[in-house]
Amino acid sequence: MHILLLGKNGQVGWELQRALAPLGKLTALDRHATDYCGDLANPEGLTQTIRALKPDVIVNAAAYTAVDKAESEAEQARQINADSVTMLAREAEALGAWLVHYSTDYVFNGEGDIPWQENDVTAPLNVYGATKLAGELAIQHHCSRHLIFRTSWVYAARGNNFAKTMLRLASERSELGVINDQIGAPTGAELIADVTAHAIYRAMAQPKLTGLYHLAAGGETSWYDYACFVFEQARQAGVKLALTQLNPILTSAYPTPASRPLNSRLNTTKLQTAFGLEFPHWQQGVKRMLTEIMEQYQ
Ligand SMILES: NC(=O)C1=CN([C@@H]2O[C@H](COP(=O)(O)OP(=O)(O)OC[C@H]3O[C@@H](n4cnc5c(N)ncnc54)[C@H](OP(=O)(O)O)[C@@H]3O)[C@@H](O)[C@H]2O)C=CC1
Ligand SMILES: Cc1cn([C@H]2C[C@H](O)[C@@H](COP(=O)(O)OP(=O)(O)O[C@H]3O[C@@H](C)C(=O)[C@@H](O)[C@H]3O)O2)c(=O)[nH]c1=O
Ligand SMILES: [Mg+2]
Repeated sequence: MHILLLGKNGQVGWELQRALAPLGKLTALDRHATDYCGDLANPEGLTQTIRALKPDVIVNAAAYTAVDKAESEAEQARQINADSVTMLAREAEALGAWLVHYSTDYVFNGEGDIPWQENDVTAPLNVYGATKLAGELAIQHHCSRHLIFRTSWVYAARGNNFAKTMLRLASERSELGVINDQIGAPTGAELIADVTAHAIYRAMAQPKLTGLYHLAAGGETSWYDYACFVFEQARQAGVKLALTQLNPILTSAYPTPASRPLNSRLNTTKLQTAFGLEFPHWQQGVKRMLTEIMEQYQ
């Protein structure tokens, strides 16, 4: 099996390089790749890459993920998260290949407190969410063999994420306010990559597994409680923080260019049942990641 991985240096892409390697031949590209074009802002170049390599599976971990910046760069976000994804879907279909892709809790409007199911009505509150939804719909429309994983609050030892932002801010400031009324599950790139590899293996043998799935760690938390957990772990590891006061705040007290959903809970029953998996509690993976990066903060 030949797998083409796009976005190899992102949080999820980096872990996929490890997790996909045992499945077969892996060609992993980022936007700066030179042998083949791996730039989602260059659809012609990328089309040539796919036609030359003829992969059995395309895994797209590349995306425009700067949520606030997307509000003022809607064109760029749409090109990478929707237009180029449409092209990938068409090219995959023409080859009879699988397309594996990632989407987000931000496709939902965040109303209520019930975990979202795959077929619940989508209504994104921001440009990033709208472009990610457009990408999902294009894949479902154009490519018969696909796995789309909607995930949430991704973190990894490598890359940028909320936990690392918190550690940096807590080393600089004595007081911080963190939102306590947005609820979701921090999900590790390691878990996402391992589940992806397992799902590809299973789906290749059982094409009816094609579809959209929610992939998130177990349990739920607010950004505030997540930050508390990160600081507790850091202090236990002997990290000295400048932070002395952490304040829980409402979303309304933290204005940002992009609106964000209050309810980001994802119901993952479909994925766990279809593929025979059980997802660990979010704290388990966050602890592992913190253990890995903590020496940088000591
Ligand atoms: N991060 C999160 O909290 C969540 C992410 N997701 C989804 O999961 C997937 C993986 O996200 P994650 O790994 O966290 O994101 P990252 O931002 O860590 O990685 C995205 C990667 O895409 C690359 N990229 C951006 N533009 C292009 C381009 N034009 N051509 C090629 N590559 C490009 C980036 O490269 P560069 O560094 O050079 O910009 C980066 O390596 C995405 O689909 C995202 O929407 C879903 C829910 C939550
Ligand atoms: C830095 C900071 C953030 N916050 C809030 C803002 C926001 O609501 C929340 C998380 O901040 P972030 O900048 O990590 O948020 P954001 O980049 O929007 O995170 C999202 O990224 C995209 C790609 C996704 O798909 C989502 O699942 C989600 O992970 O914390 C505070 O309350 N206080 C702070 O000091
Ligand atoms: Mg972010």
